[in-house]
Amino acid sequence: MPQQLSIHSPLDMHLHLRDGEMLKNIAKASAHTFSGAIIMPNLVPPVTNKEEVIAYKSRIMEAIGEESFEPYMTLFFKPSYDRAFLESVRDEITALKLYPAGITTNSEGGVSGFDVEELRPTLTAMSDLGIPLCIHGETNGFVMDREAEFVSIYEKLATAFPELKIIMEHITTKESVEALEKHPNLYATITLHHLLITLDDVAGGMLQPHLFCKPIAKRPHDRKALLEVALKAHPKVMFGSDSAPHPKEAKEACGCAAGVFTAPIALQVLAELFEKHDALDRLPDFISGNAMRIYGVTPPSKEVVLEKSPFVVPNDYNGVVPMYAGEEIAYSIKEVNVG
Ligand SMILES: NC(=O)N[C@@H](CC(=O)O)C(=O)O
Ligand SMILES: [Zn+2]
Ligand SMILES: [Zn+2]
Repeated sequence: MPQQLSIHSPLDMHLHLRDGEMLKNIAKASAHTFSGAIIMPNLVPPVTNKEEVIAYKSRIMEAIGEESFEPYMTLFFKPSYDRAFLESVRDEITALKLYPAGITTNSEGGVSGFDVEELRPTLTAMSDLGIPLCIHGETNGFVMDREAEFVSIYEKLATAFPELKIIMEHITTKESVEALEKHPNLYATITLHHLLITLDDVAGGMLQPHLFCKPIAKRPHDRKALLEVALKAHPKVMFGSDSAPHPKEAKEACGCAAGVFTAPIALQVLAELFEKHDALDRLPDFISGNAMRIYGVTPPSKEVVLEKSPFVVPNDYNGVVPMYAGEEIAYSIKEVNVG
């Protein structure tokens, strides 16, 4: 019998489920194998009020059908949100997501400055209400330096709002890993693809549009720093796939959309990666335990049984090309037990 491995209540703390047809086409790729996920609000237009959060959540619930899966909703951060507004929406959301204006897919309405005094009313209210702040941390500098340049902004905010939980989303650099150690209220999500690839895999040979994402994959020493904290399930890091589906035509295009679609293969490939590094005992914390503790969430109970038998990744899922399309991965999903 092939070797088996059970994963309990996996969580994806950074996920794009989109809307409309795309939502219907891809939601189950996450909802089948994950117990819950932090749902990104960068729809067009972004999710910015209580009615929209509630309506978006119900469209997600419809799209996942019978699957047992908790969508942890977020709002698109605006510096205009006041305490009364945040109090009114508190029970519907798990976090707010801040995007610097124009830095990534559908972020045009994001924040254009990081002046602490301008942000103080909103961030103080969030801090008091215990609402975590997730940030896509990139400046508009040179593409390889954007995240490292943003670290001083992370640190400024972490110092000014010491009780605010700040999650550095999809970190890709050694500098971000180092910042984790300096501020008790800084946390991070790490994607699967940034643990596996560097810029070489994206653009070192023929251009690989399906590996193009924001932040762009960085250097080998950055990947090494990420791997070190992920493989030991450092208590301040969580898995967040940043699975970000775009239609095949939008990726295989002149002007390729940023985002890697990993939802259908994330668990299997994480298992393969942790096994390769003899770290399977740390996988439960990386993929579930740390997130439960950091966010204080209790997801629906689910057991995903993986089997070590090769699986050829489909070329597309309803018109979206996944990472490793057409390639063989070591693990396949044997069964999912709910409850
Ligand atoms: N990561 C990406 O490259 N793209 C994401 C947005 C984001 O998370 O920055 C998307 O929504 O497509
Ligand atoms: Zn982002
Ligand atoms: Zn994202």
